[in-house]
Amino acid sequence: MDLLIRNLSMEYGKTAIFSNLNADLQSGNLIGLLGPNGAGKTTLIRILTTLLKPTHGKVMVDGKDIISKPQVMRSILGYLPQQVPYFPNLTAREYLNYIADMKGMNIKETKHQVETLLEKLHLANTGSKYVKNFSGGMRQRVGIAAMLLNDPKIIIADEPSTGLDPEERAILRNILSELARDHLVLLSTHIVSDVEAIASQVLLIKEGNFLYQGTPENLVEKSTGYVWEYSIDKNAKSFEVPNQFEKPTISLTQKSDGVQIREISDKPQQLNAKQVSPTLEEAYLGVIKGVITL
Ligand SMILES: Nc1ncnc2c1ncn2[C@@H]1O[C@H](COP(=O)(O)OP(=O)(O)OP(=O)(O)O)[C@@H](O)[C@H]1O
Repeated sequence: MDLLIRNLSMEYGKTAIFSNLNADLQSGNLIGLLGPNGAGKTTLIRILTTLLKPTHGKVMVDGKDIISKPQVMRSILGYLPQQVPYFPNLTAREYLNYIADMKGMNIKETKHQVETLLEKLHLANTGSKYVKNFSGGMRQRVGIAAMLLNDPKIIIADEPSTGLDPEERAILRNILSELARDHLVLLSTHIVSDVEAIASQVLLIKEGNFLYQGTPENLVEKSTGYVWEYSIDKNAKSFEVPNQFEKPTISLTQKSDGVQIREISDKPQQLNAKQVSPTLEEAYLGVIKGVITL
């Protein structure tokens, strides 16, 4: 299954959010859609999930245009929002039955899938409890179960790990990673470590432009030569740590003998700076801040 974005443009009134976006996404991949606040991720996701019509362009799923035929996407889409909507007076099982009904599933298939998914997501013992009393992570697992009803082929998750504790985030990452073996999974986020852990592809978006499309490894490779590390001894005469706000491309680590600094730059800023391998987060930040040109 492939999803092709072709010359996609979106304007709100006279404001262009993006113009002429192009991308090729394939099944068997987890694609991390990374970008800062306001980059256009939600707008793109709303178009891909057929909630919003673009001003121009096409989105093709296996050759069929989902803009003119949204049903093509809706019948194979599993969507996981940042916060799973639920009804306070429904239990997890009732909520899933309701979603299955909305997806047009028959009673027999609904019963089978709801029970299987409750089991798979470790909710079997809590299926009869009200979702309103669940923790954020449990609620998100109900959302994953709802997303998986009717066996979707394309999964789109919009910043799903916001507010989850590390354990629940890891569970969510593992589920999405497993699904990516035979689904097309698009994960929109600004948490680079989530992408680093599970994505096979990265789509980097800034101000409505895709700045990079490819593997995370290739992005890191292309950023080699741009990251420098040096230390400032706390006893040094001119003990001056760079200002984080003037230089957002630095990271500081406090050590017992001073401060260790990693800086993204096309040249060393200190005589004693040595070149180090970039992390994905540094590669992302360098590209977003325009220090690294790909
Ligand atoms: N309905 C709207 N009308 C006008 N402008 C909008 C509308 N929705 C979004 N925008 C603008 O479009 C741009 C992209 O917003 P969008 O929500 O898609 O970004 P985002 O990458 O999802 O950001 P965030 O991570 O903060 O959610 C922003 O400048 C935003 O202000």
